[in-house]
Amino acid sequence: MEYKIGTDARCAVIGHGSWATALVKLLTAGGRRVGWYVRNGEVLESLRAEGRNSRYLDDTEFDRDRIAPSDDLDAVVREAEVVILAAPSAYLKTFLEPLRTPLRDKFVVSAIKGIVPGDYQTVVEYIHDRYELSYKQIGLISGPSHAEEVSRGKLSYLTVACTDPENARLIGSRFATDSVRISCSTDLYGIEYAAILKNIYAISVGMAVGLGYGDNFLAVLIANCAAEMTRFLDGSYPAQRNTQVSAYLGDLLVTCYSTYSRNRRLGLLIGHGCTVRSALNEMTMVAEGYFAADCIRHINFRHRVEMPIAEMVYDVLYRGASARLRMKELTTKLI
Ligand SMILES: NC(=O)C1=CN([C@@H]2O[C@H](COP(=O)(O)OP(=O)(O)OC[C@H]3O[C@@H](n4cnc5c(N)ncnc54)[C@H](OP(=O)(O)O)[C@@H]3O)[C@@H](O)[C@H]2O)C=CC1
Ligand SMILES: O=C(CO)COP(=O)(O)O
Repeated sequence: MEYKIGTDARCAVIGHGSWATALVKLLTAGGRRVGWYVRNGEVLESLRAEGRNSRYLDDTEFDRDRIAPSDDLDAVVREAEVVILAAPSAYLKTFLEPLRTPLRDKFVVSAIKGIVPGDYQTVVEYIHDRYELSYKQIGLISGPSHAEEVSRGKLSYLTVACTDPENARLIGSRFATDSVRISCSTDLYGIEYAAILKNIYAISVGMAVGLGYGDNFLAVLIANCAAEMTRFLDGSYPAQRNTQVSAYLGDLLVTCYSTYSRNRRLGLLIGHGCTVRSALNEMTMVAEGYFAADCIRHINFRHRVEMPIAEMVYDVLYRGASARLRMKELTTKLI
């Protein structure tokens, strides 16, 4: 089925964490009213009363006339044509569980950089199967984009991917602001997996920093992460794609180097000697790479791509392997 998004399509965002908050901020900049599913009562109250999210990016102010926060998921979805998913992948099913309104006639955009645990499917694959949507009705927004910077107007470049370039352009125009530039792509598969993999690699980089490796080694590690990412994409779904551009390499670099990165921070805590459990408990925000490390290993059983860095991260996170020993072993495999 062809799907053309209407020029006046109303957008709604599902989720109330940092990324959902930053995305709503962008969407309201164009002057349109944005639907917003907020399942947390405290956050809902603060948005309604003060026009800010009390738990995430609380310095971001909203014009209350431009947001329609609600804890009624059906009402939010019913009134929207474009539904933007921005909850962590591990809790996506929890967020969508109350939904009774069919998504059949909607366009769904995933802003999520993770895999649905248990199902071992990307969000695009999960939405396609579970809600019976054509891939032509599903898009992605990705790219190097820490919510903290996007919400504060720091120059950022995002990529919107849809099978139909016209839909990508229309969605992109809703997110574009003076500080956010948009590129369009049709590589749903490659961009979604690149965003998932970079989280695992940022954990490896955080571990290396925590273990005391220096900048010279980090550059080698990240160069090998980039090569491993490309090898996985080409080995699992060959296509004409340039993985040197920002939706692939750029997102990897920002997550590996930025102090805002939650995935890098998780790795850093482990590198400093925390157990995986205590590192996860220390995190106030979600590190998608933790779930992705397990999911990618499972998915890669089918593809058999050589992924020594993702395997090292898996062994440390899930098999109780020593980060120090596994990183040392990895150093013999990098070029
Ligand atoms: N943050 C960023 O810079 C970017 C994030 N993304 C992606 O966006 C997605 C959302 O991430 P982000 O907004 O950063 O997440 P946050 O860590 O900011 O927010 C976490 C969200 O998950 C909910 N949550 C946490 N634990 C549970 C649980 N046990 N059960 C149910 N819900 C829970 C929280 O609800 P509550 O507050 O009620 O606990 C909150 O809504 C991820 O896929 C991420 O990779 C993409 C680009 C940039
Ligand atoms: O996707 C992101 C930046 O593009 C956010 O990365 P972290 O989840 O590691 O903070």
